[in-house]
Formats: sequence, C-alpha cells, structure tokens
Amino acid sequence: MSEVKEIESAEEISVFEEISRLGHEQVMFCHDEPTGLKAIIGIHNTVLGPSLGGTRIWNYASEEEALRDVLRLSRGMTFKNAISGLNLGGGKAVIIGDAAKIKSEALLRRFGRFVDDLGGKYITAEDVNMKTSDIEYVAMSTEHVTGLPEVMGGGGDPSPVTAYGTYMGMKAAAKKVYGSDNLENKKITVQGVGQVGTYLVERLRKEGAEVFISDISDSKLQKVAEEFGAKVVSQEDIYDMDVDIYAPCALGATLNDDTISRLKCKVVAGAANNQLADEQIHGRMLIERGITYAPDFLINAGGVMNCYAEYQGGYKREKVYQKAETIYNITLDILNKAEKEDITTQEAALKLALKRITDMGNVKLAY
Ligand SMILES: NC(=O)c1ccc[n+]([C@@H]2O[C@H](COP(=O)([O-])OP(=O)(O)OC[C@H]3O[C@@H](n4cnc5c(N)ncnc54)[C@H](O)[C@@H]3O)[C@@H](O)[C@H]2O)c1
Repeated sequence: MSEVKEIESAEEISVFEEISRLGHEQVMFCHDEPTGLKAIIGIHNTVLGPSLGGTRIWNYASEEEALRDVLRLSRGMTFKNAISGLNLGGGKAVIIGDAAKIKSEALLRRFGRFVDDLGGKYITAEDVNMKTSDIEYVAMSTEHVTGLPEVMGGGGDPSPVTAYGTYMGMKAAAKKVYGSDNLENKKITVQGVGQVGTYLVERLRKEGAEVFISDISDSKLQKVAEEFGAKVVSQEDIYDMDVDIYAPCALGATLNDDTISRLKCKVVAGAANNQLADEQIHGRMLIERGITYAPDFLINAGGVMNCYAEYQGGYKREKVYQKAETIYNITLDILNKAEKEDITTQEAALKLALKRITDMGNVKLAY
C-alpha cells in the first residue's frame, strides 16, 4: 500500500476491481442456510497487526451496498488503528438483514465460527445493532473477539471512551482555532444523542458549554435534554445554527454540498464515521468556508483503543483513558501539519497513518 486511494460511490461494484483499487487483502463471504446468516468480512490491511473492527448488522438495500459498506469501513479501520499507534490492521464485518428479525444465538455463534476460521487475522467487536450481549454469543465460537463485558474480563461498552477521545479532539481543535481549549460558554451542536453523543453532551455540559441536540428519536432527545440541560433543535435546523462547534455523532456524509454552505461554526469535531461525503471535495470546501475539521477517524478512536486494551489482556480502564487523551496532541499536530502543508486535515491524518504503515511494513512483525 503506497498511497491513499479514494472511495468512489459508483452504483455498480466489481469485487476484484474494487478490492484491488482500495488495497484490501481479503474479503470473506459467509453463508449459512439454517441460521439465515449472510455476512461479509473485509480485511483491508494487516501490516501493523491482525485486523480489528466491529460487526454491523444492517438491512442493506442490496448486496452491493453491503459490500461497499464493509470495504469502506474496513479501510477506515486501517487508518484509524494506524494513526492511533495501535498494532492493529483494519477489518470490519457486516451481517445482512433486519437485526430485529434475524438476530439469534445460533446466527451469532455461526458467525463466530466464520471469524474463527480466519485464525485471528480478523478480530471482531460491537458496531451498529451488535451489543455486548450479542458479542457474548460470538465469543462462544471464537476467541478472536473483543467488546466483552467487564465481568468476563472484557472492556465493556466502548462508547464512553469514544466520547472522551472525541471530546479531546474537539478541545484540541478549539485550542487551534480559538486559542483556548476551554469550552465554557461555547455553543455546540451535537447531532445524534445515541451511545456516544449522550456521553459527549454530558462532558460538554459539565464544562459549561451551551449544547444543542438533534436526533430522530424524540424519547432520546427528551431524556438527554432533561438530564443534562441541552436544548433540542430539529434535524434540519442543526446545520443553520449560529454555533462555534458542530459535532456529528449520528450518520456519515453529513458534510456535503448541501450542508457545508449552511454551517456557521468554525470547528467540526464529532464521533460519526465517514463524515465527509467526499474526502477531497468536502475537505477543501470546509477550508474555503474557514471551518477546521478534526478528522473523524482520528478523534473517534477511543473505542478501538478500548478494544485493543482488551485484546492485549489485563484490561485497565484508566490506561485506556490515558491513551484516549493522546488524541488531543495528535489532533493538534495534524491541524498544524495541514496548515503548514496547505492540505486538508483529512489528508494530513491519512498521510501520517499511511507513513506508519509503510515504515512498519519494512519491519518484520510478529503477531
Ligand atoms: N460507539 C462507539 O464506540 C463508536 C466508535 C467509533 C465511531 N462511532 C460512530 O459514532 C456514531 C454514533 O455511534 P453510537 O454508537 O452512538 O450509535 P447510536 O446508534 O447509539 O447513536 C446514533 C444516534 O443517531 C441518531 N440519528 C440517526 N439518524 C439521525 C439523524 N438524521 N439526525 C439526528 N440523529 C440521528 C439515532 O437515533 C441515534 O440516537 C456512529 O457514526 C458510529 O459509527 C461510534
């Protein structure tokens, strides 16, 4: 892997063309008739170590969409793990279907056997629609799994650590843009008050920020508004708010042709994966609008740091938080590097991740 390749959003996808273009090492298609399991495991790169990334259960509109998602997500994990200094490669899995209908002990245990077949080249964890209790079933079939509850020697829910790392990245971006990382009285929009968003709102409110939240779930909005004193805004209005910082913590691709021209903030720093609809175009567009973007895969790495600590054994929560705190300095370095080299912050972060992979590719690693 010598350069960073862009993801294209073409309608049709040719498996070999796409995996060779993006540099994937291996893609495994898993099928099991009795349980109805249809899954794809994407292993993007294992130069730094075994690939690690969560399993997402999603009712994809087509198999192409599922394939595209797993390729995109596993590639993202390679760069996230690399820039975070973890000895891990990038991988991800998707299980196709409506989680509410297909999820069963049998399906999850069968999926675990497919993971096991890879002999440790891919280590799984939670992602969308996969909870800690689901991971327990997967773990009955394979030891190549993280995200187990703390009572089972695992690291538990990674979301609080993800939120902490995101908060660190946000503070670093504030330091760069506003000259101080103090978020007191800063106006901040948080889009999505799910697992990560809620923990982030809690931290921001504790620091005295004025927080505006949006979600598609009224009950979540009500709960977070009442508990932390955040103000509710509509899903659409969130892009037009006169705020200092926008924190996307729901979906990807919310930084796009439509939204960027509406944003009034000076900083974007959130936990959602793949926030830039197009890495090049929208990365540049943000610069032109005078908005500093803290790369998502850098500042949302707290969760995978949690998984890595569990994978290494002897999990210690304080150590994971110490590691997540390093996101502050890395983010500042990346923002400065981007400014100096007149490149987007996303490019600067990708370059650093790629350099580590290239450098370490020349060293014989054992894992
Ligand atoms: N959980 C982690 O540790 C972790 C780690 C790294 C990255 N991420 C990323 O962070 C994001 C949030 O993760 P999570 O675990 O909190 O997920 P989650 O599913 O718990 O929360 C997402 C929230 O976004 C809301 N939402 C969906 N569409 C929305 C819309 N159009 N507008 C506003 N809100 C909307 C959902 O209702 C939900 O409350 C995801 O993109 C995820 O990939 C999470």
